[in-house]
Amino acid sequence: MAHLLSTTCSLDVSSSNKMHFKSINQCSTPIPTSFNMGISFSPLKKLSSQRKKSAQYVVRASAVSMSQEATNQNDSGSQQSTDAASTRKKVMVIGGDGYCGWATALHLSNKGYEVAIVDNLIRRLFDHQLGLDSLTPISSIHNRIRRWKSLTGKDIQLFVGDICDFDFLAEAFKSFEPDAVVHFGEQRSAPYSMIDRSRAVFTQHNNVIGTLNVLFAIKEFREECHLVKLGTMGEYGTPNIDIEEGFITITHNGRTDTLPYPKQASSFYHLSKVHDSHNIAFTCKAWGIRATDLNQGVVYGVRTDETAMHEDLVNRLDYDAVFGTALNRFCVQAAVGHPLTVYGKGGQTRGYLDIRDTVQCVEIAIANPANPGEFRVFNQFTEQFSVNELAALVTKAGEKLGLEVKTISVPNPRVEAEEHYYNAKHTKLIELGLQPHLLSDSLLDSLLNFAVQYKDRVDTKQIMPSVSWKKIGAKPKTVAA
Ligand SMILES: O=c1ccn([C@@H]2O[C@H](COP(=O)(O)OP(=O)(O)O[C@H]3O[C@H](CS(=O)(=O)O)[C@@H](O)[C@H](O)[C@H]3O)[C@@H](O)[C@H]2O)c(=O)[nH]1
Repeated sequence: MAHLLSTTCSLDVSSSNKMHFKSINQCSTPIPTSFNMGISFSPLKKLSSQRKKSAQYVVRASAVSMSQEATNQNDSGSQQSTDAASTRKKVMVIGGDGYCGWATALHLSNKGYEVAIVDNLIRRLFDHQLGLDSLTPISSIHNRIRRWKSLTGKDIQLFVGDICDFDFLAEAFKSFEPDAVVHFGEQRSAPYSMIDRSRAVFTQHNNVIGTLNVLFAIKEFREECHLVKLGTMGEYGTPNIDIEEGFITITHNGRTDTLPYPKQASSFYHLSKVHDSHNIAFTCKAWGIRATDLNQGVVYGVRTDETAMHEDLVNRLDYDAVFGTALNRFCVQAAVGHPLTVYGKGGQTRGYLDIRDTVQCVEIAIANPANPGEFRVFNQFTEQFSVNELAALVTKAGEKLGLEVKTISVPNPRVEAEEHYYNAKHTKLIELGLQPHLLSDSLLDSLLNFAVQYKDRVDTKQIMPSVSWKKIGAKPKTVAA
């Protein structure tokens, strides 16, 4: 793990919505790479000596006391899981405490997969360091898992640690023995990666080395394990030709070949995913790894069937300018009466999908694994929108709810095309059975109502963009509270 961030680093926005940076030189405290949990847990029974070593990282939801009613449910649940254990696929969800990861872990558990979450909880630390918070109050990962167990009787194992620490990852692999690994465990914000040199380096180190470690763990311990890796549509950029799903057939000087589609990422974060894709493709060829790269678009929404079951299971919803993404941000902005922040001309077009489709797509990829040695790429989105189109949809939906919604054009903090051709294929997941939840009035209504419900938690100072692609420098950045 790169030793780049410290709890003394902070990044805030002043009341004038301008970012005031002051340099700091105390960014030296390493982020802990793993935690020996200071709470009670039950060590795995019948552990081999090797496995015993990993017990410090393992927390079982069943280790905590629960209500009598829940305990009764657990009893029957345990019985069911024992009966089904021999046939159930084991899925390790790396990054299972994050926005997409948490929803996916619950969905897979609900569908009968045996799930383990691997997470170093660093997403929560980023919020603490930057003075940000989810719109929705979220429970600790331990409470989340306990609540899931008490409601459904289903266990989710938890391994708290850093996948950049190979020893930790190796123990998690040997202990859980996954049939599939879903890898969401990356720093996923483009603006975060563009704050300063240390965040750029952290993002690429964390993402590229973490993925390399997962590849080595599969090779060493679970050769048959299918890697389902979250990539991004941003790997392709915005070329002036149609975007294919991973590969393009080119005829050049009379010869024809099918080659990886050209990559033109536009942030250090998006570039980290390009590097991952190359490493994964290489190891599929060299070692026979089976992998699916899910080039996901921008995700919106917050509720899934499972996270809606109890307030302890509620997912995070980011609206700030570092981690919040376009449509979610616009809904929160509309709810609090902040003008919608269209960057530049607003013609930036991307692929979008509902979080309910993220969980569905991952499940489809797991249920239909790649062959040994195959590097598959699926473009994971359901519809294309420009930023202006999103703003118009939110304005219309807001007006129906009696909200007065205005839009402003904000000087674009990013370096990106603001008017461009965009036509990306996305047929492979549909062919495998994806039934998309297209953006509808009712989804926008419910997202807006959700935002209105929690609007008192909104810190409006976090809305305007504060990270500039052009101004990034080597100097560590922070601001006074
Ligand atoms: O208030 C805003 C926020 C964003 N944008 C614009 O909306 C577009 C999308 O930005 P975003 O912040 O919603 O999404 P992005 O930074 O691209 O990243 C998000 O979506 C990516 C998929 S994709 O965009 O690369 O297809 C994922 O990989 C990332 O993890 C996720 O954070 C950009 O052109 C951006 O300039 C605005 O105009 N106003």
